[in-house]
Amino acid sequence: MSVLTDERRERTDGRPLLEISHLQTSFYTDKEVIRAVDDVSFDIHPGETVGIVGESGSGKSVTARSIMGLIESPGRIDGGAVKFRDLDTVRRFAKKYDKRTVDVTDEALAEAKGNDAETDADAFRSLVSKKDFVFVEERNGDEITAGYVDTTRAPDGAMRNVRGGGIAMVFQDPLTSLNPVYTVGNQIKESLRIHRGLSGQAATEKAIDLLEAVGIPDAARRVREYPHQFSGGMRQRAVIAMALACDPELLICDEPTTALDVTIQAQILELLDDIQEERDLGIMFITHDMGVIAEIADRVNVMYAGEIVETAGAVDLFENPRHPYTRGLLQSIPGTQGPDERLRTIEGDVPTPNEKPTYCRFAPRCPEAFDACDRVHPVPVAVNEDAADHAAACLLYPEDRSREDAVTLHDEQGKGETDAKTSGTTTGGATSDGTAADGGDTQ
Ligand SMILES: Nc1ncnc2c1ncn2[C@@H]1O[C@H](COP(=O)(O)OP(=O)(O)OP(=O)(O)O)[C@@H](O)[C@H]1O
Ligand code: NI
Repeated sequence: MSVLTDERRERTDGRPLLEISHLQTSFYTDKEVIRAVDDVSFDIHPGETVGIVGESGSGKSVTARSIMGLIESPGRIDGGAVKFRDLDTVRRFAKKYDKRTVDVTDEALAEAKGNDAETDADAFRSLVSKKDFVFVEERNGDEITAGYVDTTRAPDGAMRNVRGGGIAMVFQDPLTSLNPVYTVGNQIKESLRIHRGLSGQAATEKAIDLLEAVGIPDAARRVREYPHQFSGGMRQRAVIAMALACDPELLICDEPTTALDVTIQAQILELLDDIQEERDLGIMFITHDMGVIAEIADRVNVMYAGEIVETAGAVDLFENPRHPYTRGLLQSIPGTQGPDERLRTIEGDVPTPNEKPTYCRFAPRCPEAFDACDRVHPVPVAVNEDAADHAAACLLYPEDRSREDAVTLHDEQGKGETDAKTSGTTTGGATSDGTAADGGDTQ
């Protein structure tokens, strides 16, 4: 597990590497609208591993695909923003798409406020147009020194660039990333050619270095082998080497160890940890396995039916889980119960979220549900006054309030948030009409 040092935060001047706010992704099928990701917000800092955990169908992979610009019809991102702070990407795209680049520097915002904007959010909106996707936060003369791209608004060409450079992805099945007809070495070299302009002997040497870096023995020989000559664990290492070939800032791992046996799984987790340490990578790690999360994450977001129901530092989450759903997940880790106890799982399935929630989606399965859970939608709140970093979307919290007061707080905050979103104040300029899916709009 890596530690998030001040030094690491400095690279983005304390700002998150990835900042997801009010992300809303739905699938408009013939039958229904599936609100797969329903108002999700979280951050990832450089050098930080953020775990996303939840049962099958909770929206983990759709969150990842939304970040990567990989949502295809009948899916659509209906709202929110995904800010990716990769200076290389920002500089390159600012040049290429100067008409879709906007200055949101302190000076620009101050000037907008001097004109007629009342709040910072108003100032921001007055500067940004719908087409803008490169946001410049700081300039030093001609040089951009801070900024982000919004991947929910970036054009395809720009997203291909992000996917090959700033963000790399590792999936559960390494064969989805490897082409059976090319040697492993040639696939890594192709990536090196595209992303780092390396070819010939230099590329071969670099490919061998990368295979060595991911712990593949006898790399000089294996670089000439085909994927089918690799074992499952070695294949996943090769995929990680390929991901590193484009020198990413952020690695998204979607169940990368689920298909592997426990020993190999542990080795891959250790490898990811080492690589992260060396390269200061941000990692988003998706799994349904709380045991794996405990191994690797610095921070954990628990997802249920399209929403984040609890977020906390990893140690805090495991020592002090607050949401009844998180507690249920933790009780279903093998080995956490006495020898006589049978493995407990939460009864029932994740519901398909297909309407705007006016209640708690977990209530039907929740051992602690009470009457208000059926009529008030819980919003994320600090679990108590002293826990700024630990939030749960559950009417039992904040625990230092009476139950009645807590319910009122959720009820009012929920309404307040909807207003804020509809007027776009929280979305970094993207149109974020959280109600878009409700109007019978099934395009
Ligand atoms: N292309 C699609 N068309 C329609 N619905 C989809 C599509 N992709 C995902 N969904 C729906 O979105 C919801 C979230 O799916 P997602 O794949 O993100 O779940 P997950 O948390 O990654 O689950 P798993 O652990 O099984 O991978 C599910 O209800 C799923 O059926
Ligand atoms: Ni998934």
